[in-house]
Amino acid sequence: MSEPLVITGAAVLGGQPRDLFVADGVLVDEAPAGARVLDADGLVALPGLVDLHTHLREPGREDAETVLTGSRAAAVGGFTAVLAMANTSPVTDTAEAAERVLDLGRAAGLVDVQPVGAVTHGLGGQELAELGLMARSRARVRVFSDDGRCVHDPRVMRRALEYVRAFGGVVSQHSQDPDLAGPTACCHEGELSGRLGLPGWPGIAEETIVARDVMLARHTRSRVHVAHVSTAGSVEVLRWAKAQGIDVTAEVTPHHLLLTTDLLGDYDPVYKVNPPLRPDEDVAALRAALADGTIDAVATDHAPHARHDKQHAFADAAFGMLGLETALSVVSEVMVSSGALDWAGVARVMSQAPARIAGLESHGGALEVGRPAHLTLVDPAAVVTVDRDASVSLSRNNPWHDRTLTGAVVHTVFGGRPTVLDGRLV
Ligand SMILES: NC(=O)N[C@@H](CC(=O)O)C(=O)O
Ligand SMILES: [Zn+2]
Ligand SMILES: [Zn+2]
Repeated sequence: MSEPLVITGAAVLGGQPRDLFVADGVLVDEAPAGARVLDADGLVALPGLVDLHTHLREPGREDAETVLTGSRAAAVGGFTAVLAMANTSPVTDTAEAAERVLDLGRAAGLVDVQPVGAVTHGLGGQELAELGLMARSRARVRVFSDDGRCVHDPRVMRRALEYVRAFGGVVSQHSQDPDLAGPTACCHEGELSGRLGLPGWPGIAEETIVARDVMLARHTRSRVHVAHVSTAGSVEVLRWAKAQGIDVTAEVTPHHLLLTTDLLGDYDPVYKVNPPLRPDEDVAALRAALADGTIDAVATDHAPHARHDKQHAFADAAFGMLGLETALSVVSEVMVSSGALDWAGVARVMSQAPARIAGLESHGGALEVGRPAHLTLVDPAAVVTVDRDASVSLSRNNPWHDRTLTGAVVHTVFGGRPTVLDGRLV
């Protein structure tokens, strides 16, 4: 078991500074004997961050990331749990595959690695994967996603929603109609895609799937989660659906909260991501929706890629960017510095809501006595300049390189054990 811990003077969820006590991996109400003291004067204590959307690349692409290296990046980013997407090779579409990812996460021992199960066999979009067996496995899979691909066939989506309802599962959808955004689509469709000569990926290709899926969720009385929302139109649909009482949740990535289409002018493939970066109007709508709860959570969509998959002409490069290590700083910069969210709000969108959506009962919460001691200590005043070469990820496709951001993770405590102290892995 972990060594007892006293964390002094932390502003808990941004409130009054107080001391936190940890013994046997849980929060307790008085200082345990022989405790190690962690000075948290000036720091904000948050419940450990939970990422609903991480790509770890193991099995299959261990040159880009492994469960261990991705867990390191997660811990440095203040995360204590991550949901590992199913688009590995082989795909996580069986109970055995899910248990393997779970076990690799336990062996790494830095965060809870919760496998996401594929919705369809091999992400093929046709035949449902072993949803029930994955749910009943040791991995207790609750989140199902074909992420990287959209569950496009409405009958398959309907059946998946009906199926997961029985065990309180959720389908996390990569909303991209492949007919509206063709196979080469890689740039927000607009004036710029025309000027750059890049195939357009129109917002409507996302919005029509979001609209369809909220209606399927209503019809099946099941639960849908919209991954990486990127347009103002999707926000409108979500706002309407929530007002109807439809069981829908949504996430936005840090990059869609700050980066825009304008960055594509130099054809730098580090900015190639799915869904694509969007214009200012969409970014503004996403920020407002996160602040007012229409979008429930921030999720990184951490998508590491080996150099040889990224260093191509824009049209040929892989989609995706790193996100775990920088997520909290980006949210602090975009949402806290502007006053759109306070630290309790950050706890909500980066820990409590994602834990609830994923059914991770030991995460989230509000740092109450008796709860597992998963926590993140943040310096709200730290000014950091991101250096891609300082990353603990195996990959370097970091769109934040050389950017200066305010607010940074200082310490991470996972199950009572510090995994990161002063920004460094223990
Ligand atoms: N976001 C991305 O651009 N890429 C993701 C897949 C996905 O999230 O759709 C990946 O697996 O690389
Ligand atoms: Zn996706
Ligand atoms: Zn993804």
